[in-house]
Amino acid sequence: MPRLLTRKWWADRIANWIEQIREGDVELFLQIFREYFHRFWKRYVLIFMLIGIASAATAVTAWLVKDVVNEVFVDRNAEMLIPLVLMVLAIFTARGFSIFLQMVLSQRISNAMVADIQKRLIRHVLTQRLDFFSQNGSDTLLMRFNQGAQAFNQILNLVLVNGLRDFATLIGLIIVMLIQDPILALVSFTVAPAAFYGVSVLLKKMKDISKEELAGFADLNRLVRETVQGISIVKAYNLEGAQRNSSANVIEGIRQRRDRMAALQAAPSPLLDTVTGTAVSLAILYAGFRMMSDSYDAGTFMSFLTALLMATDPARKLSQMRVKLRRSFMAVQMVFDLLNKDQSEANGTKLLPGPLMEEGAAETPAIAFQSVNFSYNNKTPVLKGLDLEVAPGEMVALVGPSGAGKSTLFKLLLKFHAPDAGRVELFGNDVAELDNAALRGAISFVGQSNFIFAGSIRDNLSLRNHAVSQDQIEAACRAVGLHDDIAALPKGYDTDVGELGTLISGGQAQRLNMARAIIKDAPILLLDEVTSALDAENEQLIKDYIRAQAQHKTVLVIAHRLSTVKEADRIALVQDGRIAAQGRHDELAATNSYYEKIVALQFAA
Ligand SMILES: Nc1ncnc2c1ncn2[C@@H]1O[C@H](COP(=O)(O)OP(=O)(O)OP(=O)(O)O)[C@@H](O)[C@H]1O
Repeated sequence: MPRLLTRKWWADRIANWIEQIREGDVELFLQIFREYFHRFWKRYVLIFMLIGIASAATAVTAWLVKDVVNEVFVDRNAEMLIPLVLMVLAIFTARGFSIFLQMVLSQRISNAMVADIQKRLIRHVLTQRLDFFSQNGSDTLLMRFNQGAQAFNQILNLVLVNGLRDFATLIGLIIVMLIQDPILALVSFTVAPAAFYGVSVLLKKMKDISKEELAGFADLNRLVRETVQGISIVKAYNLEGAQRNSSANVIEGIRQRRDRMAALQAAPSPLLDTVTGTAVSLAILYAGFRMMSDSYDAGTFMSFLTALLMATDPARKLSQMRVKLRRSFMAVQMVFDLLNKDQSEANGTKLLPGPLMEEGAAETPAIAFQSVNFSYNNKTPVLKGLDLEVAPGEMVALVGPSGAGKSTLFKLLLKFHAPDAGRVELFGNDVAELDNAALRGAISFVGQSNFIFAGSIRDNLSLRNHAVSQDQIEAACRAVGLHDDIAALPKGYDTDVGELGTLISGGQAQRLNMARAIIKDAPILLLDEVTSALDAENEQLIKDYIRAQAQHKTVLVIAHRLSTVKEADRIALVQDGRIAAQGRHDELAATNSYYEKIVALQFAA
């Protein structure tokens, strides 16, 4: 017996289809539907009504063929000619306008939804802990923002608008066929399962290619980013060829996958045509036999045939929709995976009291690390029972070998990470209990990255806070020796600093970041290597500023250059995850061999 006729074969197929549905596409669709349908339901109702009009118009056209053939061509009834022509015209116009309105309305809904999902993604990303960003690079995030968000557009439009329209049209035409000749209709429909099965096979093949295709987009994002951000290294090391080759490989990979995808997406077309051809042939065969044996109405048959031929278009689109949807669902799944992966920052509720640097509060350290243990991703320990206290108004410098954990101390203070054991305190409060905005509001931080936002110099300094005055901005820039340079520019503070600050020098970027912290004017100043790229003159300016601020701020400075930290109230030597020694410059130089060595190296001349 052929496989197709065994019960087991069919049972397996049905189980397979149910499995496909269970795999999540339907659940995913329902999730999107639940989250978004209620927001746009009024517009959707309007769209559904328009779909009804368009589908009815198509069915009525097929229906009218019977009257056109019988009244005009067989009976030569002249009176019916004009009314029939006018009806056809009216039906087509109504169909055209309703499809136009549907497209405009549905596209607007889609655009609103894409914008919403992109806003949700940004909101989500902003609340995540820093380790989330180590696991999700900007390239994969970008891919989710672009391809992922656009896929939402596809799904609701494909299913709710195009899918529903094609489905309603198909149903209308099937009704016409059933009314005109039910037996002929049933004979033609026997081919439907073959089409359904064929499309299901295609869907399976598409799954892996879709995944690879999306990963390819992330690789492409990475290549463009590396080429732009690393262009000077690429050129200095003659890496253009290597960059070109690796780009070509990625692009070629995407092209090949898209070719395979195109073939799979187009495959329902020949499949459906063959199946429809079989249905039409069966219909002609059956009608032909009947026509020869008894008198069979030509108008009925023409109307049936028109409906059958018209049905091929929505049937083809519905099959292609299933295939296109598979791809969109993959992308949407990635967006939901990201939104569901919640590594949001812990937040406390405690706020810091009023003026933090009031006299009399000096007994409580401004900053305290108590037996702090810390490791990134639970791997190698970075801090091993570190203790450090900094009094209000004190300036402490952190010195030590590269990778010793100095910057990590700042990250724990800012609550970018939480200690594995021990406590980090700010003015006597465990930072874990503090409200993140309150904690970070009390700290001016200058990191090593010297990040510059796209926009003008003013935007970069004020961080678009309109409360910051021009005087404050200019005073900060004078303090870091930038004001004269900026004032000499044709557009002054309105000069665009260029994407990622490529238009300004390393030292200028460093001073711009320092000026940003000066404008913030917070009671705690955390400075990580803020003079590394500066000439002696500008280094002196920054040192003067720090010295002046140290009287009414608590300052922690990390610097490899001892000239920057020499005058600190205290120098703490970070070594092997602990404070190995601390004291004033002269004391340490006399008592600690490591410090003595770096003093000798740096002040040798
Ligand atoms: N995000 C991270 N994920 C994993 N490991 C990290 C991360 N950041 C830093 N580390 C590791 O933690 C250790 C301490 O790094 P940290 O940046 O605190 O050192 P540092 O003393 O400031 O060094 P440098 O003087 O070179 O700036 C290093 O071994 C570093 O490789």
